[in-house]
Amino acid sequence: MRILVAGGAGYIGAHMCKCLHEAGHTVVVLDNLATGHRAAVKWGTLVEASVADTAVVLETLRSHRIDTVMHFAASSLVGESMAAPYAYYENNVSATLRLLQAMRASGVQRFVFSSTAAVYGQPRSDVIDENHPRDPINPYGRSKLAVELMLEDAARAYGLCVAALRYFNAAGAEPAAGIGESHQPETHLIPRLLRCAAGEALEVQIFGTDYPTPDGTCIRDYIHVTDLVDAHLRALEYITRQGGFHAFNLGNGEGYSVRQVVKAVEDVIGHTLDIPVGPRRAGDPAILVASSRKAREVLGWMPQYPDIRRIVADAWAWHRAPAY
Ligand SMILES: NC(=O)c1ccc[n+]([C@@H]2O[C@H](COP(=O)([O-])OP(=O)(O)OC[C@H]3O[C@@H](n4cnc5c(N)ncnc54)[C@H](O)[C@@H]3O)[C@@H](O)[C@H]2O)c1
Ligand SMILES: O=c1ccn([C@@H]2O[C@H](COP(=O)(O)OP(=O)(O)O[C@H]3O[C@H](CO)[C@@H](O)[C@H](O)[C@H]3O)[C@@H](O)[C@H]2O)c(=O)[nH]1
Repeated sequence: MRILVAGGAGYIGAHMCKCLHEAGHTVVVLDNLATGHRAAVKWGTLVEASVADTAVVLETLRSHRIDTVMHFAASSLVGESMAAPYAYYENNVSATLRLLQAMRASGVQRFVFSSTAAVYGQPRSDVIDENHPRDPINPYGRSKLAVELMLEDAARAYGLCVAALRYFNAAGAEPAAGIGESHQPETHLIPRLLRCAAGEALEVQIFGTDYPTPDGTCIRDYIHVTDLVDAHLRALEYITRQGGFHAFNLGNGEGYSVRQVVKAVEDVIGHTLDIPVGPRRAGDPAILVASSRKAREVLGWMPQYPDIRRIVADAWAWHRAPAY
């Protein structure tokens, strides 16, 4: 296929480009480099523009004869979305609508969308499956839900083939390929701990130890970025065969507490870290763990790197010598 990867200069998008290239697809990256990196674009041409720039998108779809769009481009910081909701609706909803309209005008009928566990809001069950009510609690999650709803309508009205992939916590890297996670600012737990271990002056705290969990810290489901992008490839094949709108949760189905993650990091780097305890971070649910049974059964997906130490070790190899 000839695939436009919107947001392909970002963390997950760059890993997707490598995976698509290895599977024999042609990759074109569309990215405005708002949070992405030119050096991360290694498996296809870069078109430097926003997905909201309809003229450039139309021309790119036409000149590269694109037949599929994978859409990673978004603003994705929960805290920032609370302070600046319009910016989130603008970049995540309005810009995505423009991209979808350009696709429709060009006859591009396949769309793989980066959704998020944040669409579920406060979990009402220990393990979250795709039928869990979608009730996001911040503008970031709401903006992703708005796009999901738009995509459901587009599948019905225009026959768009859609996979909405709801990621839990993406982590890890493919340092041997020269790609990894590099955000400024970095808010995610694992890269923050590792950048601190690599000597960066970062104040890392454990956000809250009074949650209703065995050790009092929040539990999350960390999924290796390599496994995450593999699921995208399978989802693309699936929607190509089936048509329609399909949502899949992507996680390992196993939760690790913040303290367990700190311990895994200490094991990997070979020494202890002195991480102070701080207050809770607003908006953090105590536990977020995926049921990815649907992805396993329907897509035949089986994560290859579920071990938290392996996820951390690959991220550590990147952070010791980041290429960008
Ligand atoms: N990292 C996670 O744990 C996680 C979890 C759930 C969902 N997601 C979603 O996955 C996607 C990728 O996340 P990431 O961690 O790789 O983020 P990232 O910030 O590293 O990558 C996003 C990329 O999109 C680009 N971009 C942003 N707005 C754009 C626009 N209007 N036009 C063109 N390019 C634009 C950025 O420059 C960047 O390269 C996002 O949609 C995010 O919401 C991520
Ligand atoms: O310095 C830090 C950073 C994080 N945490 C905690 O570590 C856990 C994981 O946090 P983080 O890595 O920031 O990820 P999440 O906030 O869980 O969010 C990620 O995972 C969600 C789905 O689970 C996605 O919706 C989001 O887009 C994605 O950023 C949370 O309990 C945080 O409170 C700390 O204790 N200290």
